[in-house]
Amino acid sequence: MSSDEAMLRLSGVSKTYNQGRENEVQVLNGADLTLAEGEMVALVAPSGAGKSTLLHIAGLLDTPDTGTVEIGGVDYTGLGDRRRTVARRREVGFVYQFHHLLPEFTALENVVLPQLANGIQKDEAETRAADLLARVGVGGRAGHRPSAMSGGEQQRVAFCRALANAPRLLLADEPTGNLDPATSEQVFDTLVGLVRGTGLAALIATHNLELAARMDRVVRLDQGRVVAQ
Ligand SMILES: Nc1ncnc2c1ncn2[C@@H]1O[C@H](COP(=O)(O)OP(=O)(O)OP(=O)(O)O)[C@@H](O)[C@H]1O
Repeated sequence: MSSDEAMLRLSGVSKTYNQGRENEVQVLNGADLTLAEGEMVALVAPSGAGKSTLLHIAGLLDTPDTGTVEIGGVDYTGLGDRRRTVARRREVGFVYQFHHLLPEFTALENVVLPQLANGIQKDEAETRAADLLARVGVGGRAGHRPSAMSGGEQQRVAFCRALANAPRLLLADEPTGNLDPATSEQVFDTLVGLVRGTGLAALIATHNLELAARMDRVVRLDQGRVVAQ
């Protein structure tokens, strides 16, 4: 891929939810968004404006009614579920407001498992997991289960899991929304530190305008379109 090629390109993306004829909600209406290699973009919007819908479509978890979704120069529009699942596993890392770590596995295992699912050998997966955990300051917690870790530590492990397969694109939905303000800031900085320098593009939905301002660019959703803030 050439360096000027987009990591994520959404073109003319529209999405309407139908819950009966009287109950149509048009959430996205011709949304365009391009993220370059290494670019970190904040997505801000009022509740219900469609942030999660946009992230799910960008991450190949959902399909648009019209428009196209390209990741790393590949157009995934119209591909079947299997191809999209494989692509999602390789190309996209997700972080949510709640960590969603597997409770019966240790921090290390939580970062190893997605790599095994992607065909990486166990030794290599463990080395990479340990390295990622050390980089976000939880190397000493690698053998702990999520329940034995603080909220901030759990979220750091979730970041490592999202990056475990070295994706091209990181999508985060309120990644620090569940943490107190001071922890939120530290954990957000950890995420930025982890992403910077990797070439990974990141789209981070947040209600926190101070944290959003630390990104390269801030966009918002306005009547189903993406506009510059
Ligand atoms: N599966 C669905 N079926 C019907 N309507 C839906 C569905 N998912 C979302 N919606 C509606 O679409 C709109 C956008 O939802 P979405 O979750 O994308 O918003 P959001 O900006 O992420 O909100 P929040 O910040 O509160 O999470 C809302 O009005 C929501 O009720």
